[in-house]
Order: sequence, then C-alpha cells, then structure tokens
Amino acid sequence: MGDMNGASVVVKFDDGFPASRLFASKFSYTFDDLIFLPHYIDFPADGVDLSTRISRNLSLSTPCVASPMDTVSEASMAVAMASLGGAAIVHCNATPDHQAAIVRSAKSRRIPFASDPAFFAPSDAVSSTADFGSASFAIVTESGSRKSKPVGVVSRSDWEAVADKASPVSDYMRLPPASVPSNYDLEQVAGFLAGEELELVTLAEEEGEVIDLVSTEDVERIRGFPKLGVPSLGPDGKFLVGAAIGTREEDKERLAHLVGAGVNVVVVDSSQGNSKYQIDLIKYAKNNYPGLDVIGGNVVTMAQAHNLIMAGVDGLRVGMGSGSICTTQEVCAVGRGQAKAVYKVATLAKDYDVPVIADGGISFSGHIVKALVLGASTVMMGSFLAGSYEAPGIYEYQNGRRVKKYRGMGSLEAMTKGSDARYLGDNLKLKVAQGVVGAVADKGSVLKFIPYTMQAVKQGLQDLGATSLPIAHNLLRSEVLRLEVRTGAAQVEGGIHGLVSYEKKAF
Ligand SMILES: NC(=O)C1=CN([C@@H]2O[C@H](COP(=O)(O)OP(=O)(O)OC[C@H]3O[C@@H](n4cnc5c(N)ncnc54)[C@H](O)[C@@H]3O)[C@@H](O)[C@H]2O)C=CC1
Ligand SMILES: O=c1[nH]c(=O)c2[nH+]cn([C@@H]3O[C@H](COP(=O)(O)O)[C@@H](O)[C@H]3O)c2[nH]1
Ligand SMILES: [K+]
Repeated sequence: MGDMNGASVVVKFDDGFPASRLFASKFSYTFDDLIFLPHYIDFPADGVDLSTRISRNLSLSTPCVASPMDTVSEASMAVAMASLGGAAIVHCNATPDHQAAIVRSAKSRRIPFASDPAFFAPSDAVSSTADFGSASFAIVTESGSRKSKPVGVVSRSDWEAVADKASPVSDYMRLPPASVPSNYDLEQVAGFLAGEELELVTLAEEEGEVIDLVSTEDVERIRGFPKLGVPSLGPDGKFLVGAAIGTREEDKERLAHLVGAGVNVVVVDSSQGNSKYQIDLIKYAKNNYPGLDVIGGNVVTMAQAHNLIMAGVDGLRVGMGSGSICTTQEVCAVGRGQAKAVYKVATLAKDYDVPVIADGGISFSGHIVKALVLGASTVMMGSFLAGSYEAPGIYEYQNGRRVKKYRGMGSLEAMTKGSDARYLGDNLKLKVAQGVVGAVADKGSVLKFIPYTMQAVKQGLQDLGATSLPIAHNLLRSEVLRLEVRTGAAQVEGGIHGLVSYEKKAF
C-alpha cells in the first residue's frame, strides 16, 4: 500500500469529508457532533508517540495540561502532571506571593507528590480536622511559620485521639522525623525510608525549610501506578510548571514574582483574549522576559488568533464557552463549538509554528483524540482532573457519592474569593457570573487514570493510522483522514444503548 503515513497516498475515494470541506459549513460543530472514519493500521498502539509541545519552546511527552483553576491546579497537580510528562498551569486566584510559593514548591521537588501540609506553632490548639487542610500531617515549627525551625509533626489521627481538643499541639505532637533534600526522587526517598527503617520523612530545602512530609504509604501508593512518558522538565532541569496571569497593571508585578519563582511558561488567562489589554501585556512580557514562553487566549477565531500571534505569543489557548462549568455562551451569546474552534485556529497557528491548546469540553478519551487530530498540540482539562486526589480541596459526600468541589473561575464564588479577589478594586462594579460552582466524582489519582486515558488515545490514533501527533495533523490536512457529522440517531447508536442495565468500567 506504500507509505500510509503522510500525504503520499494518492488514491482518494469519494467517501467521508475532508476537514476543510466539513468545517466550511455554517455549523458550530463540537466533538460529539463529529466522527472520524478509520484509516489503515500497520503498527501497534504502543508504537504511537504522543510527544508534543505546550508552547513554541517547551516539549511534553504527554499532551495533557491542567487548567489554571483554583479547584484544579496547585502544587500537587503541578508535580503529578509534570511527572507524567504533561503540565499544570497554577491558577492566579491568589496573591502573587502565594501563587509564586505554589510554583516554587512544585519546582523544588522531584517526586510526584505534594501534600501542602499546614503549619502550627507549639502553643496552637487545633479546633477541627479542617485545620489540617487536605494533608494528613501538619508540621509544628517554633513560630508556626513555614520558615522557622521544625519542632514536631502531628497527624490527623493523633489529633482525633486527643480528649481535650483545647490542649496545645506540643502536648501530643511527635518529634520531627529525619529529613532528606526536597529534590530527592522517589527511589532516593524510598531508599532512605527503607535504610533508616522509618515510616515518615520530611522534604527540606537547602536552607533547612521543611516543605513536606512523605510516608512509606505515599511511596508505595505512587510506586504502584503505571509508568507514562518522561517527566516534563524545564531548561532548569526541574519540573516544568506554568502559571496564569491576568491583564491588569498589577499583573506585571505578579509576573515578576512568578519569574522569580522559576515559572517556565505563563498563560494570559482571559475568556476573550483578543483585547488591547492582553496584547499590551503579551508585548510587555515578551520584551521584559524574552526567555519566557507566553501563551495567549482564549481565542476561537482565526482573526483573534492572528492578533495574538502578531503580538508575539508562543502558544494559543482555544475555547470560549466550551468548559463544563462555563455559562459564557448563555450569558454573553458569544463563543464557538469547540471542534470547529480548534480546527480553525490550528489551521492558522500552524503557519506560524504556534502550538494550540484545546481548552475545555473534554469528558473522555475520545474527545482528546478529536481535539488532537483536529490540530491541537495539547488538551487543557478542568472537570476531567478536578475529582482527582491531586486537585485542591477535600472529598465530601453528596447522596452517598464521594465528590470534590469544582467551580468556574468566572463563578461569583471564585470572583469574590476572600481578599484574593481578582476583581479587588472593582468592588463597586456589578459582577455577573459566567460560571457555576459544582462538584465532580472522585476519580482517584491522576497518576493512575491519565496513563490509562493516554493508552486509549494511542488506540484512537492507531485506528487513524497516525503514529504521532504531527503525522495525524498531516493526514488531516492532506485530506487522507475523513470525517462526518453524526446525526442525533448516530450519536445515540455510538453510545451505550438498548441495555436494561450495565456497568461501565474503562480500566
Ligand atoms: N474559556 C472560557 O470560555 C471562559 C473562561 N473564563 C475564566 O474565568 C476567569 C475570568 O475570565 P474573564 O472574565 O474573561 O477575565 P478578564 O480579567 O480577562 O476580564 C474581566 C473584565 O475585565 C476587563 N479587563 C481586563 N483587563 C483590563 C485592563 N487592563 N483594564 C481594564 N479592563 C480590563 C475585561 O475586558 C473584562 O471586561 C478566567 O480564569 C477565565 O479563564 C470565564 C469565562 C469564559
Ligand atoms: O465560561 C466559563 N466560566 C468560568 O467560570 C470558567 N472557569 C473556567 N473556564 C474555562 O473552562 C475550562 C475548563 O473546562 P472543562 O471543565 O470542560 O475542562 C477552563 O480551562 C477555562 O477555559 C470557564 N469558563
Ligand atoms: K459550557
């Protein structure tokens, strides 16, 4: 059959539609509207290479990016995604100091684990388990600040066993365990724990600052997960970590903090990126930090994308109103079906060698395949990751189901969050929400479900005869790959149907 990978296949049948023809219509298609027709397989699924770029100068081995949302991306998500070969963008719904501390914390380690422990002073009394945040241990230091000398540790169960809850933690804390450098990798930490016959070890910075506690249980849990890709590292040799910034004057100071913390890439976070505010900020960032990759967005049209490319972006984030918690299309009547948005923007961006992130609307692996083949280099996910162990927040129960909170960054709750409000100073203005607050089901660790999801993506690319993302893009553009719009009935047929009951278990 000759070379099936690429544009060299000359025989074309009048069967299915090339993307250029399908997307020339007036319809705003999204992933579920479309289906790819299968192509030719002459390699195993494991022969598919998913390596890609998040932005012009930064490579990933896994095309997944965690959304800059305060219920998705903090240190724990950043280290887990980087260890899987993907990346997370730390949200900016926090003070610049706090956001930079999250970036620094993620970049300071080499294990896919960050528990964000609370810090107490010896005289503190713990009033509820909420004082522990999401971690199972808290660290007691001389002054109660993370920078002072550790004098003990206390676990949730230690506290639960205490009769007099008003007593100071010094009454029941344990001595601080031995510490290892924070940049030890998993095997080095495991080796130390085993060698010293310890159950717990602290990770400490060079200056002595304790940043986390790791137990043998954590090590065993992480070791049990499937391996995927090579970890994403920045040019500094540390985990690659991204962060979001806004487009206001004060975001220039935020940017300086993030650069100081070693951030590798920034995402200018806005629902409508084609604005003077964003273009000015991109130019400022590129002029002042020429070595830093800057991703602009969000955009859904070629004209929007063109303006940001001309301003100097190194990546484009695509999606308006497609997110699971998004109400923008309802509230503002503006946006685009995500499949068409990705195809159109990627068609332009390719000519400028600017990678595209398909942001929002990913519910399962098939959506990832569609986004990537339609031209994206990575997918950005919020709801898909928000129920994971690594997402911020604690699990709660709703009607017997274990869930985690997930909220839109344009929800009233996120906009008015404490003193960190993004809209601080805008208090007199009328605030209208463009997002909701909700909850998503517990999905376990991203370290487990992302490798399985990527295996499914590889199988999708295999069906399409593409051994890599650039080859998939070529097959699409050269009209070898064909697709069609699914009618409502075809969509029903493509789903599970006609069963009295079933159990859906993907892995
Ligand atoms: N992808 C999507 O479909 C959507 C995402 N979101 C998310 O919600 C959050 C908030 O998004 P936006 O409301 O678009 O935030 P934004 O900060 O970009 O815009 C909020 C308002 O402030 C204005 N503004 C921005 N910079 C300004 C400046 N320098 N001077 C004067 N006015 C300025 C904007 O024009 C807009 O009216 C983000 O995290 C975003 O990702 C919200 C809605 C839709
Ligand atoms: O209209 C919106 N109102 C919001 O409050 C909001 N918060 C986040 N986002 C966007 O949704 C993306 C995540 O979408 P998913 O949950 O579908 O992955 C994110 O990556 C954002 O692009 C919002 N959109
Ligand atoms: K939506």
